[in-house]
Amino acid sequence: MKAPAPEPMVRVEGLVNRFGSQMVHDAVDLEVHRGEIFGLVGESGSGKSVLLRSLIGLQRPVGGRILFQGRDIRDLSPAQWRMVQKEWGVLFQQGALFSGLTVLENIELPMQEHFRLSDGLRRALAKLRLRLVRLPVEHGEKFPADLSGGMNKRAALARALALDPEILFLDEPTSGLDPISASALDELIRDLRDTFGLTVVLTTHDLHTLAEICDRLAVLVDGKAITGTLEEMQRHPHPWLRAFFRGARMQSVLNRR
Ligand SMILES: Nc1ncnc2c1ncn2[C@@H]1O[C@H](COP(=O)(O)OP(=O)(O)OP(=O)(O)O)[C@@H](O)[C@H]1O
Repeated sequence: MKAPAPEPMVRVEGLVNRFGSQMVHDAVDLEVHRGEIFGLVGESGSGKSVLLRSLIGLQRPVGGRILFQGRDIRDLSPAQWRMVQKEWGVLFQQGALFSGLTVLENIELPMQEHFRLSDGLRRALAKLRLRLVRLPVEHGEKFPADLSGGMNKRAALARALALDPEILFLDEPTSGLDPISASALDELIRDLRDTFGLTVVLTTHDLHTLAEICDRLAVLVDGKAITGTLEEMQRHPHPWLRAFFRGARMQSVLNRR
């Protein structure tokens, strides 16, 4: 007898998001499996960020359901909601870190909100997070404005890891980075997944990120999600997918793999 399929980490069923007369998601269905790096792709305005915001409860959908480890996030009590949030690490595109706090203070903030820890232990755990993202510990005393773009992303990732999450939601993690920093960040994300078995959901326009580290993709087109591996996307007949995955830019990335 075949073993039952494991519960997906995230399941989205018939998700609808609309702003006024603008339909952004018109019944989006997808599943994110435990331990995979799942990329959300689509043209600008296709609703990648709105989907990510819906997944973490910041955007209340007009219709459909979002199940996190089998539980509908709408049914969670406030206490359960706090528990679930501890399992999430989130990195937003803009305004990742508080500018008035040092990097270490930024990383400690979620710990302060969720755990009762001594100052010394909290600081030690924050420094550990810095090491995980390969940032020199002395950078922890700096303010975000005194770090490069790439270092800021790493620091924000360290904060996303503050609560030892099971799943990371990353909104355009490599945007604004030079190619070398972007590749290094891709590698870091993959290493974190490999080392800790994290599940990662990310939005990206970065062809390298989706070709190099994503296990599966969801392409948002016509208000729906088409999901599959990169190879499946390349064979898909939808005109947008054909243009994107068989276009010259994508081909040059794939040829260099
Ligand atoms: N709070 C809001 N109120 C009204 N419209 C919104 C709101 N949030 C998003 N939208 C609209 O929803 C659409 C999808 O936006 P979203 O930011 O998800 O796109 P995206 O795919 O992430 O784009 P990009 O790749 O440019 O970041 C856009 O047309 C945007 O203007």
